[in-house]
Amino acid sequence: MAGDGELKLLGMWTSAFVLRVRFVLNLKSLPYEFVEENLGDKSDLLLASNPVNKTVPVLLHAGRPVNESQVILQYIDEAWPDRPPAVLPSDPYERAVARFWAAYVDDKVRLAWLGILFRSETEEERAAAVAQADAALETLEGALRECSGGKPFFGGDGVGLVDVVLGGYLGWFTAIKKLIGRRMIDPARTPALAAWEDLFRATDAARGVLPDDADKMLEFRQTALALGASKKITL
Ligand SMILES: N[C@@H](CCC(=O)N[C@@H](CS)C(=O)NCC(=O)O)C(=O)O
Repeated sequence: MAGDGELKLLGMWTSAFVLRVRFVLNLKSLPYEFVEENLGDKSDLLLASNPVNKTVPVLLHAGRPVNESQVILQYIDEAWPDRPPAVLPSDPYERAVARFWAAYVDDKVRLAWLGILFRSETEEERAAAVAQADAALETLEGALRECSGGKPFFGGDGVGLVDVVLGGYLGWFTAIKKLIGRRMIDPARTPALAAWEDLFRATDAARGVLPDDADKMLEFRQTALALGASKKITL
């Protein structure tokens, strides 16, 4: 059944976790229906499909749910082996390295992003979260140089796992620049990553789905803060 059947993605336009799945579906030219969820009033389909975490994204493949964004990315690669490009490298060691850095992004960059936008109550707390982001991005600058072998993407010549995982945050980086007046990926601090960002934004995978309206993102942030305060979502 791998590779057959219709695809439906339960998601949300701002979500870094959802966007990475959209990038990969776009990369592989896999048609899918996108269903925008309202996290303040989750659909019965979302609650039934992801009863454990109740989060987006959920990918429904011929009606069967796959949960957790990084699991979904790897599922898509495995279910459509004949649909290039592969998101994970074919070499097991390189695959392990890519998974390590993808997990690093979801640990360190995610925590800093949450800190800057959703969890800091004072200027000092926000400054600490910005410093956390700087440290993580400087580490990723080194990872990019190492993984890419001098090529433009973490995946080498083309977009791979770490590219789509980090790329999902770029919309929020635009919003953060508007909020605090400072670039997250700054050519002065991380030149390789800054060149990567420009190239990634211009890929067919990202164009059209990566949000770029900072004001709309910041409006959404207010809604999310209210949902977090009323414990409807976890922030
Ligand atoms: N580890 C999950 C994280 C997904 C996640 O946190 N999704 C958020 C939207 S960005 C969500 O659905 N939140 C709803 C909630 O917390 O109830 C993944 O990678 O899929």
